[in-house]
Amino acid sequence: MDNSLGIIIVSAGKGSRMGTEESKQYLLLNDKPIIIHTLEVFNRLPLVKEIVLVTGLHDVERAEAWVQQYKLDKVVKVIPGGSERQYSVYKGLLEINTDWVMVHDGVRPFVEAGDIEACYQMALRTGASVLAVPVKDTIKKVDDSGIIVATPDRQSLWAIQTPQTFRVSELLRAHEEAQSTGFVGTDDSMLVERLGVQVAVVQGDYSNIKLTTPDDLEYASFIEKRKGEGRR
Ligand SMILES: Nc1ccn([C@@H]2O[C@H](COP(=O)(O)OP(=O)(O)OP(=O)(O)O)[C@@H](O)[C@H]2O)c(=O)n1
Ligand SMILES: C[C@](O)(CO)[C@H](O)COP(=O)(O)O
Repeated sequence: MDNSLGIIIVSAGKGSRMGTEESKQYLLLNDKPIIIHTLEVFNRLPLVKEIVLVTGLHDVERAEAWVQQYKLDKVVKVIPGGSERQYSVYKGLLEINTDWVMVHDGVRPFVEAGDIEACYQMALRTGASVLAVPVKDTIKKVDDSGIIVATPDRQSLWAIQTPQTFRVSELLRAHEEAQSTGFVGTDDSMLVERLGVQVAVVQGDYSNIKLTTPDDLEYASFIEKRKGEGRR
C-alpha cells in the first residue's frame, strides 16, 4: 500500500435541469469548457497520481482532444459513462489503479486545492471522507400534499459536496452491493454508509457549487471573476 490517489471525474450527465442545448459541463466559463476548469484543479496537484474522466458516449473523442490541448497529463483514460451517475462512477472505478480514490463532479469547477488535500488527509486518518458545508437555511420535510411533517435540527444538517474519498476496494464493494440489491444513490457516500462504514465530513467552501440550474451559471461567472481578481 502506497496511499496513492486516483481521481474519477464524472461528466457523463445530460444536464436536463440546466436546459441548455450543449451539456452544461461543456459550456464555456472564461473561454474554457467548465470540465477543463475542473480537470485543471486536480491535474496540478502533486498528491494526484492519475485521473479517469468519464464522459457521455459521444463525447469521448472531443474530451480526448481537450486533454491533449490543455496538457492534462494526469488523465490516463477517457471512458463513456452510464445512464445514472452511480453507473458512471462504477465504470471509472474499474479503471483506477491506486489505493485511494476521490470521486468528483465534473460540474464543480471551483473546488479549492486546500479542501481536496484536507479531504484526502481525513480519509487517510479515518477511512472515508466527504467535503460538505453546514446548511444555512431551516430545512423542512414536506409530504406529497405540501404539508410540513418535520423540522430536523439544523445543527446536524450538512449539504454534501464532492470530492468524496474512499479506499478503492471499499468503494468497489459498496457499488457491487448496491448493484446486487438494485439500490441507486445520489452520491457515493450513501453506498459506503450502507456497508456500515463511517464517513467523516470535512468542512469545505460554499463556493464549491454544483452547476445544476441556469442561475448557477451567473453565480459561476461571478466566482470565476472574483478568483481572477485574486490571482492578479
Ligand atoms: N449518468 C450520469 C449522470 C451524471 N453524471 C455526472 O454527475 C455529476 C453530477 O450530476 P448532475 O448535476 O445531476 O448532472 P446531470 O445528471 O447532468 O444533471 P441533470 O440531473 O439535471 O440531468 C455531473 O458532473 C454529471 O455529468 C454522470 O457522470 N453520469
Ligand atoms: C454527488 C452530489 O454532487 C453531492 O451533492 C450530488 O448528490 C449529485 O446529485 P445529482 O442529483 O446527481 O445532482
